[in-house]
Amino acid sequence: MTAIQAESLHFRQGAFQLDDVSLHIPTGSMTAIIGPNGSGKSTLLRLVAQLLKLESGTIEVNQKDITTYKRKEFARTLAMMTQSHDAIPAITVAEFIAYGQYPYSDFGSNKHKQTDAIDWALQVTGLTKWRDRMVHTLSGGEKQRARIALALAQQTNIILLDEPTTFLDITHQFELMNLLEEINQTHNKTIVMVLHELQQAAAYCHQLIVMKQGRITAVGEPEQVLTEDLLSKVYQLEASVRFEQNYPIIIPRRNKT
Ligand SMILES: Nc1ncnc2c1ncn2[C@@H]1O[C@H](COP(=O)(O)OP(=O)(O)OP(=O)(O)O)[C@@H](O)[C@H]1O
Repeated sequence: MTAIQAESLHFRQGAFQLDDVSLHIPTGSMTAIIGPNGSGKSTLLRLVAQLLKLESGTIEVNQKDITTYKRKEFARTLAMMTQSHDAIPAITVAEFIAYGQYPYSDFGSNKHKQTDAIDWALQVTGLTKWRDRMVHTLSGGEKQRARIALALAQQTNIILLDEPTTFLDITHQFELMNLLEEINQTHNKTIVMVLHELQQAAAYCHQLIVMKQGRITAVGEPEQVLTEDLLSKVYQLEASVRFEQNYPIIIPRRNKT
């Protein structure tokens, strides 16, 4: 089964061009989009989430062209956690997460189901004990969890995340990756995320998609994709790479003076 299928995407913004990009995301998989700054990773994710409008090409989500979805129907199918650092209004954690239920607001007064979804999102992200705290009093990592909980409360089978581990310390980065892995495995959600941290991308994801200058230059399993040749060509980094227990050990070659 295919969660996301994109064919021949083209999109321009300023001097940047996304050029003939195609991708295939299997249902139930965990995928990382990696690549240097400005290579088009967020743009690609935003096109899939319909936050940007394609110039040409097609994107299907669950075998259906994204342009044929009604807005709330799409929001019940795919959730996206953006890189947004917008100020969050003065509301509690539970109230914030309840926004994730907006695509179900046409479904009458089924308050029970809505409350269940919010409780579940709080519980999965370990935020139940802080449900009545004001969001702006949470730490950066806790806020990141709340934003993931909001996406979970949307009860979609596909979740996109743009740099979910940014601003987190190493412990919280791994905690978050473990959480996403659990959501993927236990709750069978398809997860696609932009990541800069190559170790985490390789250790946790089934598939890596590598972007450079608006194009996809490699796709595949981490050990096949993350090679010395790729680091040199895509990141201009001369380094040795070996894998230990799914983790890539990347050692840059430094010129000795
Ligand atoms: N609204 C805009 N107008 C003009 N150019 C834009 C706009 N938004 C993004 N860009 C440019 O498009 C290119 C791709 O941006 P994008 O955010 O997709 O890259 P990225 O790979 O996610 O980068 P990063 O790793 O730095 O977050 C960049 O050169 C960026 O400056």
